[in-house]
Amino acid sequence: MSATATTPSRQPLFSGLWIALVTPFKDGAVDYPALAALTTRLRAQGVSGFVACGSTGEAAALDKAEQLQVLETVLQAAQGLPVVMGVSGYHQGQVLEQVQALARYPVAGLLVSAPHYIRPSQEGLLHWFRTLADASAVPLLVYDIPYRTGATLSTETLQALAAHPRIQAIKDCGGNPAKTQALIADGRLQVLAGEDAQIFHTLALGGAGAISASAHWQTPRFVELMALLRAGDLGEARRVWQALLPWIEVCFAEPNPAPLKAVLAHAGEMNNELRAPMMAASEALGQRLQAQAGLSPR
Ligand SMILES: O=C(O)C1=N[C@H](C(=O)O)C[C@H](O)C1
Repeated sequence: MSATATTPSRQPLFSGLWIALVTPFKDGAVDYPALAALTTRLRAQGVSGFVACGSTGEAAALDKAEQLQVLETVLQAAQGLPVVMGVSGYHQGQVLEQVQALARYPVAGLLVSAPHYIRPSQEGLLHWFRTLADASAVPLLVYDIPYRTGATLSTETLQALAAHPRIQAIKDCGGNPAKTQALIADGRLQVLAGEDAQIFHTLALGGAGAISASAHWQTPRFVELMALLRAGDLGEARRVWQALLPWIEVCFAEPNPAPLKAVLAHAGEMNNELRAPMMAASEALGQRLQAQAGLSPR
């Protein structure tokens, strides 16, 4: 299909607070009941939607069957809240197959990163995202995360991608405030903060929302922050943000999602397990995490 075929409308589909869900493990296998319970808890706490199989979900360590079962579990527990599915890789044929296979799931969108490792030109990146958007049944969110993929999307490339009717949002981990601001001013892509430490700034600049890992915990405060920013109450929003910052900082003091999983395990929501080569958080960090999470030591 070309960019002229049937198109979804440009609704602000992806606004608000989205949780990039962790994938719980138990004795090496995916713990689907824990994932369902986590999704149910977060839904009740007022989040806007979920991302399954993002970086926080350790998607790179899940096989395709596990990824689909994770998605099914989240869709079921989300009970109508929108769910976005993460898609990544660097073999275009295989990623295309994945996009086509996802057409039978009621997902709100696909979160697609640039192909990692191979570092294509801007023209190659345009080709990658347009090809996948042409093949997709649902909107694409561009996952701009150069420090993980090795590929930097320029502002011009992102603006060119915004002309595709299925490319509707960006998860912005680009680390370039000028690019963030230009995309918000352009207005065609919904800009979501993809770095937790950038949530306040992105929303204050006029961004649509955030895809967050640290909001697994202290969720109501993140929800409150978003509401205050949406209402333009900067003074109160600043107060809530200042209180959240030490928590956000400790969540990324070791590779994500290890710190988060340590807290969720301490709270009894899952095992403190990651798939190698990701490692559980260190004991020293564990104590800082418990203090920031307001959990008493065991
Ligand atoms: O999985 C995600 O989506 C997120 N990933 C970022 C990361 O790369 O670690 C962090 C962000 O909070 C959400």
